Amino acid sequence: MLVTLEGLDGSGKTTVWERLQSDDAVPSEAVFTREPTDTWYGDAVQRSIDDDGADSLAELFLYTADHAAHLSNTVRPALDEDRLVVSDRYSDSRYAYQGATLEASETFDDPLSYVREVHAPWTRPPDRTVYLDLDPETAAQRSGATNKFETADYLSTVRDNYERLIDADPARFVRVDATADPDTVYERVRAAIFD
Ligand SMILES: Nc1ncnc2c1ncn2[C@@H]1O[C@H](COP(=O)(O)OP(=O)(O)O)[C@@H](O)[C@H]1O
Ligand SMILES: Cc1cn([C@H]2C[C@H](O)[C@@H](COP(=O)(O)OP(=O)(O)O)O2)c(=O)[nH]c1=O
Repeated sequence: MLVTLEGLDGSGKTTVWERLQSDDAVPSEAVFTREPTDTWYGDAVQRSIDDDGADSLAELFLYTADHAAHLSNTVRPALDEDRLVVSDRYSDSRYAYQGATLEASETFDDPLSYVREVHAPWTRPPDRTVYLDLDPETAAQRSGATNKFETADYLSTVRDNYERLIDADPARFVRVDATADPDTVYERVRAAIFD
């Protein structure tokens, strides 16, 4: 089963993802992973993140290349062994974030749909996605604006894109209020995965 954690920067995904790894209820053979990955593909993505002048279309394909390698090297082999896979960010981040960056380039009438079309023939959709819902202002404040994506204005567009993705596939998403205290958020994410 493939479970993904999604949400704006600062919504608490990594905090939950790390805590799950020491939870006795989680099968010992579960695979915990993330995007961008910690491979050379992910390194290429990080170089793009660090470049404020990066071409947004090129950046899309760097993130997408990282996803393709993530699928073949990590996700598909684990699922083939019937292991639980929990990914801190996955394809919905691409649709939401690169859908937002490509808005500005005016190359596509509907960038989010284009990014989904790029993935559709070959990606492996999640079985369950937990969306940590947080307002852009708090997200930007918590994440400390450590990269070019972490501004309230940009994250507001990203949030709108996430809402579009949830509207399009409500059965896959579980929304968790990320403004709650860390223990409450964790319990709700845990319930979304195990119930
Ligand atoms: N429920 C919460 N309430 C308040 N602050 C939180 C909560 N969850 C995480 N944080 C804090 O917010 C910041 C971002 O958390 P993190 O897990 O890195 O988020 P993400 O991985 O979604 O960017 C960290 O300083 C973390 O301690
Ligand atoms: C996976 C992914 C991440 N991102 C962005 C979100 C983050 O701002 C940045 C790095 O991801 P990450 O390290 O998860 O940042 P955070 O922990 O703050 O959420 O890359 C995309 O734009 N597209 C993607 O497909």
